[in-house]
Amino acid sequence: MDRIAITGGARLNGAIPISGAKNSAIKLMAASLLTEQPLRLTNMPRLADTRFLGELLRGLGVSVTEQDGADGTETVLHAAEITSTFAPYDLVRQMRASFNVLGPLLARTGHARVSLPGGCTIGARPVDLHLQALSALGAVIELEEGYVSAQAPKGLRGAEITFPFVSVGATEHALLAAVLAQGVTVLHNAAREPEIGDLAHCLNAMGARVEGIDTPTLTITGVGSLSGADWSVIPDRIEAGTYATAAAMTGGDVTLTKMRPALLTALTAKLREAGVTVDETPDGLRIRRDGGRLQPVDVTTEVYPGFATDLQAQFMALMTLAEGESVISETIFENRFMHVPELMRLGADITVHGGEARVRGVEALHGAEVMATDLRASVSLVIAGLAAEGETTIGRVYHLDRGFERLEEKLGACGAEVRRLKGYEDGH
Ligand SMILES: CC(=O)N[C@H]1[C@@H](OP(=O)(O)OP(=O)(O)OC[C@H]2O[C@@H](n3ccc(=O)[nH]c3=O)[C@H](O)[C@@H]2O)O[C@H](CO)[C@@H](O)[C@@H]1O
Ligand SMILES: C=C(OP(=O)(O)O)C(=O)O
Repeated sequence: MDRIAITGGARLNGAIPISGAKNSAIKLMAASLLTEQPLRLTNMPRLADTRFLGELLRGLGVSVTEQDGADGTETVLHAAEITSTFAPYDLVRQMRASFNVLGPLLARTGHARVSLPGGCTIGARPVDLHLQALSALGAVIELEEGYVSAQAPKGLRGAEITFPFVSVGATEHALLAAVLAQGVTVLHNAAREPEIGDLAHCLNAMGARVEGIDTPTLTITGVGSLSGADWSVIPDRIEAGTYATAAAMTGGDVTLTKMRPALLTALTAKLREAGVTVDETPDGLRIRRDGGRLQPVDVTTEVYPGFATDLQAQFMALMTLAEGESVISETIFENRFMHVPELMRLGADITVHGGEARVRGVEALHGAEVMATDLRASVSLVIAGLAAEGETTIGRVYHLDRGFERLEEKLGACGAEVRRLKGYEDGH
């Protein structure tokens, strides 16, 4: 198992190009199941998650080819024929979003058997809303031995669905199924994360009829079939937010390119409050902080456009060096503070009560051996390690590889000392 070693103390200076969004790319890949024509995705990130999903899709009969194109890396997915409707545990457990092949398989073939999902262990993460939505669309669903078996021999039918609370995955899943259902589906209290808009626009480019994109009510008029399309994946706002936080943490001057600042306003408002200078550039953001302590800032995670839970761990790392106490409240997932004990190993002063973490800023962090526990938690340790005095080593970096493309290279280009140590046995 690889580790990451960081020698802290260097200020980040330079430019970091932002990759395509993981959380959009993997849903777009699942959309390829809806058409017998090729779907060409550009600005694709090369990540463990996109590799896993590519493998799963190949097992269902999809031809998946990756190459370097004019607009970054591209992937062509061609589901000319679905040869299997079975998604096994070994592949689905690695990544939660792979569960979202169920809806498209069902919509295209009328049946599917898909393992219950895995993903980051940041909470119980049931899929009840996904299954309720598919049932409302007319699927007959059975749960057996960790698998969901779904049947819709006469096809799916449009329905009015009101989500009791906002779920990104359930909204996307219902959307992926409803585009080929007969009649009109209305999704009330839908999630509005930009990656859902990206998926909906791509589906429309494939011939779907989705209205209300980026609002809490999506209206989907089912069509008989979808065609292929060319689609460029939206920039990764979480990757951008992560590097913005890293620049702020090290007191550097970093320009993020190939991104959309409008997707990150909840974070940039908090960075400004903390005393960081944030300026918009033609295709991104310049993040600067020179000297002086950071100011403490409270943050509560919310659904989009609120402060993203996927940036909570990174912002907490930043606040460990603030001049005073900040309160970080996590409202989306019930177990998303696993980075706290690891940050404390680096010298942070944090106490957690329920969904609330009180971070009392310290003057300096000190390098230590720490363990990545989930994707965003692991990158919060990288951020802390960059600012810590001395050497930090992070184990279980496979979490990091799920969602950050060429992390060492991107940080290294800005002067960070980040190395990958290959094949280390961490004994866990
Ligand atoms: C691959 C992907 O895009 N992952 C993102 C997605 O996860 P994901 O789609 O899993 O997140 P959801 O928005 O569905 O989850 C929100 C909350 O709803 C609960 N819930 C969800 C579905 C359900 O059927 N029942 C239920 O109780 C979850 O346990 C969680 O507490 O959105 C999260 C919230 O922005 C992000 O942190 C993840 O990075
Ligand atoms: C939690 C995440 O991913 P997943 O939903 O796949 O576990 C994430 O991207 O931060």
